[in-house]
Amino acid sequence: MSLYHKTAEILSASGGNLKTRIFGNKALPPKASPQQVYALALETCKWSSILTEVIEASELLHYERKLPPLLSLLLVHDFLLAKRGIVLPAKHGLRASIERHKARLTAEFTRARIRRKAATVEALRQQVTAEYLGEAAHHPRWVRVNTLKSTLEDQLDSTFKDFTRVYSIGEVTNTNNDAASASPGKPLFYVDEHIPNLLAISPAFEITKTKAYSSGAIILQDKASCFPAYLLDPLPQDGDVIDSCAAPGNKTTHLAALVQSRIVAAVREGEFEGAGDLKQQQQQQQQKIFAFEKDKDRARTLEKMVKVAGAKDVVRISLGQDFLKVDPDADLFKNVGALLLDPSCSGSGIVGRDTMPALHLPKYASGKKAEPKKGGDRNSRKRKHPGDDDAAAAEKSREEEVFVDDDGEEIVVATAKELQARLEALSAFQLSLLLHALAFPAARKVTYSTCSVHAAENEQVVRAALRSDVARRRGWRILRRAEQVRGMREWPVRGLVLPSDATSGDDDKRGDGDGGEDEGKGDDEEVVADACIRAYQGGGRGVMGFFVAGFVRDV
Ligand SMILES: C[S@@+](CC[C@H](N)C(=O)[O-])C[C@H]1O[C@@H](n2cnc3c(N)ncnc32)[C@H](O)[C@@H]1O
Repeated sequence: MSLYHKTAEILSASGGNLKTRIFGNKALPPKASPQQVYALALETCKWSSILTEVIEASELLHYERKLPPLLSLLLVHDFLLAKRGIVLPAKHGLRASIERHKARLTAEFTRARIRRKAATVEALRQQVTAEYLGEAAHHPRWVRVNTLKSTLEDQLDSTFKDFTRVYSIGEVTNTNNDAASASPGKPLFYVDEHIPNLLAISPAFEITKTKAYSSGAIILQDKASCFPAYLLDPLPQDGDVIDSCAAPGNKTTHLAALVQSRIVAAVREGEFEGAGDLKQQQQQQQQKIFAFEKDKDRARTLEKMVKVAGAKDVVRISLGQDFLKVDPDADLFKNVGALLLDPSCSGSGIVGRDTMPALHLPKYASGKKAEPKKGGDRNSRKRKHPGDDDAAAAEKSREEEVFVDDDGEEIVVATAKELQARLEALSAFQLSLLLHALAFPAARKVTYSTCSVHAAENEQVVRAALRSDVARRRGWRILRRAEQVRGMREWPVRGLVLPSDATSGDDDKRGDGDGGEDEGKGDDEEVVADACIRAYQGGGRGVMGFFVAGFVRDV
């Protein structure tokens, strides 16, 4: 099966997003890499409204009656826009069916470009990208420099050397600011003030095409998703670390980078005894990260990510292992002092960059629509979540609730009853995992996080965990704001203060203080709320919706 037939099949499938359809697909044609299929599918979707116009105006499907519309779209994409052209032998029937109409297709493409007032194909490409990003165009691309492979300084001098630096997050996505006007067309970057080694860059820049990305020197990870590993702050004296729900591995690799950097720092400062060079000492002091992932396919993705990130020596992956079935008292885990728990959740805080892009198809010559439109139209989705500035208004305008599962699949919840039932099931599952994490005998630190904005999955789980037998018996308490690492202490958006009998707290008071010395000394509810860290999409901080809280034991 050719690259084009396979890509057409992927685009015609139902369910999931492009990534899950392609990277979870074991039946790709022998010569096509998943990346090649992904790039062709995504680029064709992005260009599909223009290509449809070109195909219809040139009457291609009238002359080539056997050519299915979707296949015509993919072939015309490569013919007009791919540097390598159509990747089929010169005499191949499919290739010939397009190249026979070279003059007409090229002329119609030029007309389509001029109609859009784009002086060059490159200018048209920028329009297409901005249109495709839609809502996400107002969300920066967050780039974590992977310190296992590189440094922030090296990346600023290489991958980002042609970028212009800006000094506030708002400027990265605003093309009307001074920096953007001073160097038009140049991408922008901002060095984050809370998370070390993190940058925000212009969303339209094609970062996935850089060497730094393919070599694992940089990792694309939303700022808020960097909170858990940073808050856990695994130090050499904490011993081994567990990432209990690890795939695809963003937080595992972040943990590995933090562990490694702290060991290097401790060895340099002579905190460890004994002879030997730095490398030898590092190995002797090596902390292990045990990464568990229940889903075997996702565990394979985790494996790849750990390898690319250069974290293989530190991370031990348990493929397909249910964390709930891991025995906390097993000898292997006797030195586990810190656990990161980031379980499946409603995904209600996710920014829709990976959702299925809209696909426009050319009509048959008869004027009938060729095939049903596949994939969602991202602009028509009524997906709204509270922003920092006006949670109540945002909440009122939320017309339907969208859950995003671990594979990016969207589930629309239409009724309040259904929403409550789903949230209750999720929070019971999340609490059981959290209580299991609290049971590890040597554990002193645990972080609990979700990419959900619902209190039922967040503050309520934290409260229930603090009230649990295992927490009381073993002396677990919340990691107060004043005790948190600097960036997390200073992050202004805090947890919700819920009534003590709350069953659903989304409408409750939102914390948004400035992290002064005395915070965290109020009554218990306020201390817990202030210790919890939240993030909301749309509040001008450029982050996704997120929640994280830390637990500690003083023994
Ligand atoms: C939100 S995702 C984790 C994302 C990951 N921490 C990252 O930052 O890349 C949740 C993951 O937990 C896995 N999972 C769910 N229940 C689990 C369990 N009982 N044991 C281990 N993994 C589990 C899911 O398959 C999914 O891959």
